[in-house]
Amino acid sequence: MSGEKNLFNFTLPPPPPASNSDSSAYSIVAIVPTLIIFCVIIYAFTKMLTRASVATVPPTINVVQVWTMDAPTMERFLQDLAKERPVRFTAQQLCSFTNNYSKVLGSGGFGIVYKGQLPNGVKIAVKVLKRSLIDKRAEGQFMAEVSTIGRTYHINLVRLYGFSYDPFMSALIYEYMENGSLDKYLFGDDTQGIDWNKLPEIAIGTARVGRRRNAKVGSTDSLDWFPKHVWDKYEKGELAKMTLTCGIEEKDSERAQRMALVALWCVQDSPEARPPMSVVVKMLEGGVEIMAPPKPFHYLFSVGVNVLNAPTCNSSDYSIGYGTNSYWYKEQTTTIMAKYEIQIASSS
Ligand SMILES: Nc1ncnc2c1ncn2[C@@H]1O[C@H](COP(=O)(O)OP(=O)(O)OP(=O)(O)O)[C@@H](O)[C@H]1O
Repeated sequence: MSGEKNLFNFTLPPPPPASNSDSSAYSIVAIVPTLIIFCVIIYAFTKMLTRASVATVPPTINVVQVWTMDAPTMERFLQDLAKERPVRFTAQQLCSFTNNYSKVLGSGGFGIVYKGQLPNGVKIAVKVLKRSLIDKRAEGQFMAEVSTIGRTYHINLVRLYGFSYDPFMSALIYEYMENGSLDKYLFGDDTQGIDWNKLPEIAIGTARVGRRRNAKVGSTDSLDWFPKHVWDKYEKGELAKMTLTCGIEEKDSERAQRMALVALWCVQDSPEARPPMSVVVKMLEGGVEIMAPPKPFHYLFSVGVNVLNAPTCNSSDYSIGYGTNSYWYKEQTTTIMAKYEIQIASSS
């Protein structure tokens, strides 16, 4: 006889012969698997419900957790962002920051620089621009400085914290440089100066900041100087000797000569003849052969010469070629380049 179907459609074993003592045993035997299955189903059901409830937990819990974790970070980020914009200060504030302009740090072409301190203790250098310079041209420069340096953060650039501009006074507020100006080390009498190994680093770092040709050669009184001496030595083929007499070790002489050649390119009379900073970086870093620079400082040698005339050069491997890439340096042909050239040639 086939077993009966129960609620869950499982086949139950056929009922044993009727006997009082065995009937309870039978019902226990029959009920145990049913109970186990029931429990399993209940367990599975509960599990499903738990999962569903986890999945449908309102996202607010997560959001709150993320927010409480990230809020300080975000707050710090926003504060830093706000701090990095050049701030506009009033003349009264500057007067207070500089303790009534009591400490002069130095002066340059644009005005006197004073030492000061922000209320949060950060030291500053306040450059008060000369009144005579506040004409249309100087205004343009002032705005350019605020909008370029004010938004540029570079390890080789002094930070511009802020500015002040009103009908009576214009000033630029810079980060205070504990060690003063670089030129003090480059041109000062202090022979300790900067370690030779640091100089190429500074030169490359500074060139990386620049995005245009160095436009000013300087005044003639400041041209009676080392660059001309370098040119004289270069012309006589004594550059290597000169580096040694300058105290540069022989192992560094080649690098120093390379820097000297780049410098001679950078002081060309005509701004058009000077390489852009991207090229300067390339030349300083090595890997390209620097072309022989033309003679600079024409106006020092012969007054009245049109300095914008294309310079002449005696060197055989130098040919002036505006618009060509190999004007300042010669690309060294690598195996890959050579292969590439062959491919071009064969595909044409
Ligand atoms: N941020 C600074 N921190 C410390 N000292 C500074 C700072 N800026 C300028 N100075 C000091 O003030 C002097 C004059 O600086 P300033 O920039 O006016 O002149 P400069 O370097 O000759 O350039 P410029 O061509 O703009 O006139 C520097 O030589 C230096 O001693």
